[in-house]
Amino acid sequence: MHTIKLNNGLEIPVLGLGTWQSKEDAVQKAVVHALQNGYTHIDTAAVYENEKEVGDGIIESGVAREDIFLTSKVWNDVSTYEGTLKAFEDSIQKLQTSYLDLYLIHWPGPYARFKEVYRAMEELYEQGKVKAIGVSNFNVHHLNELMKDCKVTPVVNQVECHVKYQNQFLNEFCNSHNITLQAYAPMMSWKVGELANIDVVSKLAEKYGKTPTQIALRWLIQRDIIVLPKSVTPSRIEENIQVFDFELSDEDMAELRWVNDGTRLFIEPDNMDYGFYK
Ligand SMILES: NC(=O)C1=CN([C@@H]2O[C@H](COP(=O)(O)OP(=O)(O)OC[C@H]3O[C@@H](n4cnc5c(N)ncnc54)[C@H](OP(=O)(O)O)[C@@H]3O)[C@@H](O)[C@H]2O)C=CC1
Ligand SMILES: O=C1CO[C@H](CO)[C@@H](O)[C@@H]1O
Repeated sequence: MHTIKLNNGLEIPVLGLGTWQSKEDAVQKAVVHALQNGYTHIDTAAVYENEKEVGDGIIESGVAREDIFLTSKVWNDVSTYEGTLKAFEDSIQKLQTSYLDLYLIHWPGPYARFKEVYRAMEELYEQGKVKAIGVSNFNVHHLNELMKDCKVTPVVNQVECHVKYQNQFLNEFCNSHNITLQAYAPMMSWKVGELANIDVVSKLAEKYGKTPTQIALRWLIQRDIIVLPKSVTPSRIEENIQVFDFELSDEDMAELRWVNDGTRLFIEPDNMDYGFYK
């Protein structure tokens, strides 16, 4: 699997299995199938309520833990230092592992909240319980505020990113600070079917003998963005990793740039309802 070097030197596989809305038996089977078919990277979160089954799948796959890059995230109801340490212990217990490769703040919330949570994550990093720490759904102003006084620069920012919502400005900002972008919803999530209706995407699928989803994933990978395609369907899990045997030309990369129309599927982080903080 191709990797990207994060700002702390850790190598991250450029493609990982997404697991949002993957539940119970299905997610366990998906994790086994993925790990036995070349995936080395799994993305989960406390709020997905599947960490136990993801952990079961990792064990059932027979793949050694140290050969897997495993990410989880602290959810929005955690806002204290102690609460973050406890959330981490809950996650690794469910995942049946002693460490995480990457631990993320799932959504920012108010400045004071994410700074407190991040301070605990820095502690986990210093103790070696997580190999890297990062953020998700952070806008530029959140990153600027965090970087004013954090000790450890976040390695990634995991955000919505796909052909119709390319997030170019945030990507450039992150690149300029050596923060790697991770694309969630890389195949447009519940609107995955629309990819085939985008003329440029379907034209390139035909040209390269690939599927629209493979074009969408390859386009992100060639921009050095990490992709997290989710599937619980064995054939699609296999299809989504078949993106390393072709290369989009510069002209085709540029043409895809124009597909961007700002269609956002997930809520804008500043509009998230954080009212349920404990
Ligand atoms: N940090 C954050 O706030 C967020 C993080 N994420 C992470 O990113 C991951 C990916 O995002 P997600 O929203 O799941 O969306 P994706 O873009 O990965 O799309 C997933 C959807 O596409 C379908 N699908 C998968 N492969 C194919 C294929 N080859 N052809 C046709 N359909 C396909 C899946 O169906 P099926 O499973 O039935 O095959 C599912 O319905 C998440 O799973 C999660 O890990 C996601 C959202 C927010
Ligand atoms: O990762 C994600 C998917 O699930 C959550 C909701 O349950 C989202 O808020 C989040 O961004």
